[in-house]
Amino acid sequence: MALTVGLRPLTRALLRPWARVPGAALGRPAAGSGDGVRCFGSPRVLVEPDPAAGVAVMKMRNPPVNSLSLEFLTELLISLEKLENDKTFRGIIITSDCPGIFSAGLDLLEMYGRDPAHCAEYWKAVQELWLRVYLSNLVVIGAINGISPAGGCLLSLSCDYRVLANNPKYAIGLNETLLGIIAPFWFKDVLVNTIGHRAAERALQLGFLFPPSDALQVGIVDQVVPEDQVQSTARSVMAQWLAIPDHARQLTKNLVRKPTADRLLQQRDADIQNFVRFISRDSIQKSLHVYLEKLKQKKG
Ligand SMILES: CC/C=C\C/C=C\CCCC/C=C/C(=O)SCCNC(=O)CCNC(=O)[C@H](O)C(C)(C)COP(=O)(O)OP(=O)(O)OC[C@H]1O[C@@H](n2cnc3c(N)ncnc32)[C@H](O)[C@@H]1OP(=O)(O)O
Repeated sequence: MALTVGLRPLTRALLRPWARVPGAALGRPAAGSGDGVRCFGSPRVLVEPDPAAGVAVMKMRNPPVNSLSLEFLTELLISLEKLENDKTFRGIIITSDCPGIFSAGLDLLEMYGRDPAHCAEYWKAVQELWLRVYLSNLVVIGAINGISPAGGCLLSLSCDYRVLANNPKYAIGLNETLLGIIAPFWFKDVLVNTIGHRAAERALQLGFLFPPSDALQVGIVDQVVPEDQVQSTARSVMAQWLAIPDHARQLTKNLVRKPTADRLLQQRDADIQNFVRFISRDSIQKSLHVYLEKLKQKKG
């Protein structure tokens, strides 16, 4: 898949992709891998490779809540691109290193009080991440070990299979309307593809965040398991998916997903312009302000 990362050279230059992870990760063999196989990654994305299995576990660690800032998106994109281009890997498991949070979704501070050029650059990176995960040739499994609203839910929905930890706090859904904003058409498309038109219609308008039992029932996740079994379940599901010949699975995935991705690919620039226009409105900036204040006040 030929996707351009399309971020400012400065943003990319600031990052140090593939630097050895400092501290705990440095020199520590990856779990399940043979001696000498090291974790690698970037400051916010820890990659634990298991070359023997052809699998890499990608742990998001952008504390406190794994909000998808521009820098974090860029690091995720670089990690994904690297794994995608490395023939060692046939599958990745996306999970979180932030306790209780899979991802709080898009970083509201990238959309609040920012100038149009910044918003455009940010939205391009959001599009890019979605396209890369959604159309990945790798098997992508979400080991969802925390709450995942809005953009966090989109990331989960873009995986091939979702395993959610059974904790009532770990709700998942596209809750944009609760913030006074709307889910873009491609977020909506992915939800409709996953849970069907009627369920998506209700969930989107009401900004539902489904707790695990409801999430399983509506089909927004594929499996709910005890929290301490999320990673092992993701690994065994991965083994099932990797039993299928890559070329057949990849062509089938493309057949199913391409029409949805094409809807965005055919109008990426217009989608960016729509986003910038929408997010720059006074009323929307006000809604974001109110929501951010609410988040602050929650702390007391
Ligand atoms: C024509 C139309 C065209 C196009 C469409 C247009 C535009 C709209 C598209 C926009 C799509 C948006 C997608 C999104 O993803 S929006 C983000 C949605 N996310 C949320 O609603 C989650 C908000 N966060 C929470 O609910 C809680 O933080 C959470 C995740 C439950 C964790 O709770 P807790 O552990 O108690 O932590 P805190 O709440 O104290 O948060 C810690 C710290 O993080 C800050 N923060 C939280 N979430 C975000 C975020 N998403 N972005 C930025 N910052 C976030 C929070 O404010 C705290 O900050 P502080 O400085 O106070 O420490």
